[in-house]
Amino acid sequence: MNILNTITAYKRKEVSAKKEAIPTRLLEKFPLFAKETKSLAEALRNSTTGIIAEHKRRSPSKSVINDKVLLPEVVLGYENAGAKGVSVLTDSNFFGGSLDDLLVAEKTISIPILRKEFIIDPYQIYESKAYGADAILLIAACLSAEELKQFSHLAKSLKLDVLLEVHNLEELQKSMLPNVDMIGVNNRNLKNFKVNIATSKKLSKEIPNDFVKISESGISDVETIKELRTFGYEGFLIGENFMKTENPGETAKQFIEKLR
Ligand SMILES: O=C(O)c1ccccc1NCC(=O)[C@H](O)[C@H](O)COP(=O)(O)O
Repeated sequence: MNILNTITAYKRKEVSAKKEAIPTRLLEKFPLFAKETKSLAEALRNSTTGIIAEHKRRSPSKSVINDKVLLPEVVLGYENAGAKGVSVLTDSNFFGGSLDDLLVAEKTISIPILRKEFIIDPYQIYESKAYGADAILLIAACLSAEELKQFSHLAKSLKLDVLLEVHNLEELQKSMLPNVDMIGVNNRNLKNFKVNIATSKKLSKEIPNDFVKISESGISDVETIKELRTFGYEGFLIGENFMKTENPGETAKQFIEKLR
């Protein structure tokens, strides 16, 4: 049993309680539900740096990363640094995030925002739209092929971009769907939390060019990004390397400057 099983079991209970508290028909009335979204995939395709910078207070692999810095400072710092998108972890139990974080990020910055969540129910897709996300994450390891198809279709119908995350070839094979914009290869092994960039390199040739290729997790130097670009990657999701510092925005700025 890996951590995803634990997280998704928790999510099932969480989502069922949320549906009782705020049904989907009420989410559809939230002001941000009508917001015009921005495409993260397009922003990455037209970028020379491709950085998606993540707000991440803690994680199952590292426990506390940074619970001192304030979210508005972090996300504004990321935007000013030249990040092409910001990822906001909204899970509270395992990552210390919240939907309020998403709302605050939406009010603070104007670059596309990815809601980083463990989506196991269409309700969470409506919720993402209602709280101001521009893009959602779907994790192939958490969903059946039919769910991936239905969930990505729903997201696109709500004008949300879809980043579909895979860890191996088997997951990739069920992920090449028409409503998916970006395929993210996660370098973190969720059984032992070890990160290995070779996972991105190995899977790159199997991902058709219609998808924006994103490498996720464990990226801590610009040389890795330069190398991953030669494998066709246009997006790079970085959390801990920025968040573990006192000033994540400034760290991201120095990092991105070296990529230009
Ligand atoms: O980060 C974890 O420990 C983790 C554990 C279990 C499931 C997901 C996890 N992380 C989510 C992510 O996808 C990362 O936060 C993201 O790729 C950034 O990774 P990093 O740059 O290594 O912080």
